[in-house]
Amino acid sequence: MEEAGEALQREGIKVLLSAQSGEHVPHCPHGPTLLFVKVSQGKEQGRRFFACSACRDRKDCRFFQWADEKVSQARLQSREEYNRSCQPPMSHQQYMTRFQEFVALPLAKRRFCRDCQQLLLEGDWQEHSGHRVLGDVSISHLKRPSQLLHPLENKKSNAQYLFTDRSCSFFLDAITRLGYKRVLCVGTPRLHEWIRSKSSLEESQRKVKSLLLDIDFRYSQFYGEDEFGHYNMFNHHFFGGEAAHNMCQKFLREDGGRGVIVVTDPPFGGLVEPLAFSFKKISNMWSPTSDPGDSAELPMFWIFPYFFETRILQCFPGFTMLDYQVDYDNHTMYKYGKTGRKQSPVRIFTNISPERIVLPESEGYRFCAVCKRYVASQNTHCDICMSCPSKDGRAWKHCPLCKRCVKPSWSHCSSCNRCALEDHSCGSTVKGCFLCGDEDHKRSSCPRRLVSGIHNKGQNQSKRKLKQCAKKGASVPAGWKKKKKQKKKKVPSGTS
Ligand SMILES: C[S@@+](CC[C@H](N)C(=O)[O-])C[C@H]1O[C@@H](n2cnc3c(N)ncnc32)[C@H](O)[C@@H]1O
Ligand SMILES: [Zn+2]
Ligand SMILES: [Zn+2]
Ligand SMILES: [Zn+2]
Ligand SMILES: [Zn+2]
Ligand SMILES: [Zn+2]
Ligand SMILES: [Zn+2]
Repeated sequence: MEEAGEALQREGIKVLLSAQSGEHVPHCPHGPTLLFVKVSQGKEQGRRFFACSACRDRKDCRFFQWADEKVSQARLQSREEYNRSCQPPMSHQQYMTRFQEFVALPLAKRRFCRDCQQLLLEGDWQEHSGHRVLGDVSISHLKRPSQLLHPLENKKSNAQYLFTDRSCSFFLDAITRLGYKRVLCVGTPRLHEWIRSKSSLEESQRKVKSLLLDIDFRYSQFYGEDEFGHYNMFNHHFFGGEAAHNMCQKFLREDGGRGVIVVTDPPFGGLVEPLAFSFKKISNMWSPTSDPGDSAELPMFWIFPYFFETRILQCFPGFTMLDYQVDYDNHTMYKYGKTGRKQSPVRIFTNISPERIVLPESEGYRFCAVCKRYVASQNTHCDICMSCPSKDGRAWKHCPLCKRCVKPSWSHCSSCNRCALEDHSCGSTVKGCFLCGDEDHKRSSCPRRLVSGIHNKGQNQSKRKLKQCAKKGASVPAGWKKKKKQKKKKVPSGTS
């Protein structure tokens, strides 16, 4: 576990995961911060510093502290107060009590404030008059909160992209075929609700249980403490403290640890190393039985773009990338087939033997008997490379000079002595992405392009606005005002 984050980065900002020791790590509103250092040509440059694990834009979390800085008691105290003030306005238990009351209301009285993203009880109506309020919130609405809640969406890398029904259905199918009975959904709220609603229709032996961990606390309004945990996957922090941690551990260890799988779909702009570090901690929480033949690793599906393959495999050498293209409802680029602008670059990384994961033939996937895995229809087996080489789903071609298969758009350049895009700048030593060094994409399509330093703008900004709104009660956060016309919509009668 020590290796994660180390020696992976030669330029930019490196996160020092193993150098951190519990006691001295300062906290921001998002839990323990991470230790960073600037690196150039593989060497540390300057002082180490602590910064937020979850927000990569300093506007979203302003925390900053030099590692060797002395912090006064007064500052520590005000920091603690500030951190407390940033937590959700109600406890998970309070949200649950409200939920019970809400469900008991007749349909006509069940309202949801779209501006504050909050289920309203009769006593709240006044406060939300003038807000965009949705009436007649049905039980089926409550079963699919990801459709009721506004996705915390922005064009930067930390957006909440929700699976299409096609992807959800594929995941649940694969999970049941593999014989799993429990799914720990880390940052997959739509899959969580899909599993719960499909499973409620099944007989008890075929039921699959799900527990959601996500930083989006709005979900505490809909799920009990045994169904949702407010969690930060970049520092393995449970906002609900030990009780929440124990609840998750119990879930993982049920039935002697058998039959459980983790499915995670982190924000794409996130750093791979801290994520891997957290997933290893989740794996440590799980205690496998000592049955011979049991795999000693917690089974996992990590959903991430294919160009992170090298980095993920550096952290988890036993993982394989599957050809399945995961797609999203609210992402025009990452859509399946012809409905999106291009094929989705998002794949599944897993420690389950790929041979066992059947990809749908109806979508053109086929089994390669040599590679012993399902591959995309155009991913033809290369007898020289002895693999089905395509990463992006297109047919790759073998270059005898490079002795490997390359993208169809590349051709061999004799001056560079390698395959490259037709219009590459000849003689340039920068092979792939100028920002992250990966050879699979250019700077223009680098998921980190919009990330400034270690921070990025993201959902936390929207969250803060939400929290501010919840605290102020009636005020509408600026970010939620964008649909001005709709805002003027009539509030259901009865809201005084
Ligand atoms: C790319 S979306 C994945 C959603 C998934 N495709 C679904 O439909 O269920 C990323 C998810 O991770 C959550 N998330 C973002 N940052 C997080 C963090 N630091 N810790 C835990 N969850 C986080 C978001 O709230 C969001 O639900
Ligand atoms: Zn923070
Ligand atoms: Zn409101
Ligand atoms: Zn093959
Ligand atoms: Zn080849
Ligand atoms: Zn070549
Ligand atoms: Zn060239």
